[in-house]
Amino acid sequence: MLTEGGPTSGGRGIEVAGVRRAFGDVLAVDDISLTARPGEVTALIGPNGSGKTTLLLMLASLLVPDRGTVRIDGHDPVTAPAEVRARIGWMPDGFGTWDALTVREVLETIAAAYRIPAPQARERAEALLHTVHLADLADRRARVLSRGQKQRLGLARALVNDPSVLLLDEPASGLDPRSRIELRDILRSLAAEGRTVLVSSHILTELQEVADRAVIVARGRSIETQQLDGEAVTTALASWRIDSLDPLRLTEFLTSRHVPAQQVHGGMVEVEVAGEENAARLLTDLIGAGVRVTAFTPTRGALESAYLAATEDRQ
Ligand SMILES: Nc1ncnc2c1ncn2[C@@H]1O[C@H](COP(=O)(O)OP(=O)(O)OP(=O)(O)O)[C@@H](O)[C@H]1O
Repeated sequence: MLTEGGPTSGGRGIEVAGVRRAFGDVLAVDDISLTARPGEVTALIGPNGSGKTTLLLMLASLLVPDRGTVRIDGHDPVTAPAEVRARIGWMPDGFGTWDALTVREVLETIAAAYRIPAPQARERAEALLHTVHLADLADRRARVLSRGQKQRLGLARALVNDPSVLLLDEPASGLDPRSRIELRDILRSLAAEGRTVLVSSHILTELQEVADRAVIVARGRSIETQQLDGEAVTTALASWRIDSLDPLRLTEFLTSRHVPAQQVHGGMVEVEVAGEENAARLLTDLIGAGVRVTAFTPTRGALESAYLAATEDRQ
């Protein structure tokens, strides 16, 4: 917890309805609607150029929509930008830092910009350094930080004003697996404190494990919302790879069961099965029929299948 009271309580999160924004004849955001709730991590997923950054800029009150409505904890970024900025933490995609300052000084400088008195600013910086695991590097110059460490400093900067709503544009880009896991844990605990966390990426696997809900966007339109836990995912169609020492028997068995299978190579096939329950049953039956299975692994999760289907004709 960053401050005694935590993030602004009673937040309503992010509500976006029918938002559109063009730059000349480029329609960056055509029609996006979404809801991101307090206490949850919501992923904004879409291919390059699908309008994610443009949308986040509108949420952060840095760009005015041509059409539609945005509410941040009930406030309109167009008519009440000060209220919105007081509530949001904004981590842009690729940000500069003051290279000559130390990590601690960067945070204290941001705190001063929010007019937080010096003693509290020091305390806030100290707490944030622990939150993002940079306490050991507090007195290093920002310029010597690695990419992952800079990303974490960027996250700490976004948290200085103790925001109830976090807008993070591609925070995991360029991070190694360990740093991604650390980032995931930090985002989860920020949501657990009651904050609304909206995080964008064009790489599905970066967000699949951290997000409670995913909004898929393509060509400036929100086209699908997926709940990432519960029944929706456990019953959705997903791909599984089966390796076997008996490729012929495997294919015959799948054909007899009318399971559509695609030969990958050698004894390896890929099948599409709806839900984990059915996948487990298929594996049991295969073994029961004497097919020597050496591996049965998911290759594409439900979210990835939904993403591919949703963006197929649109890019
Ligand atoms: N200021 C601008 N002027 C003109 N076109 C712009 C401007 N900003 C964005 N665009 C265009 O709008 C579209 C959406 O861009 P945006 O940066 O929002 O996408 P994105 O989903 O964030 O992409 P990425 O994943 O690559 O960061 C792109 O075609 C982009 O070239």
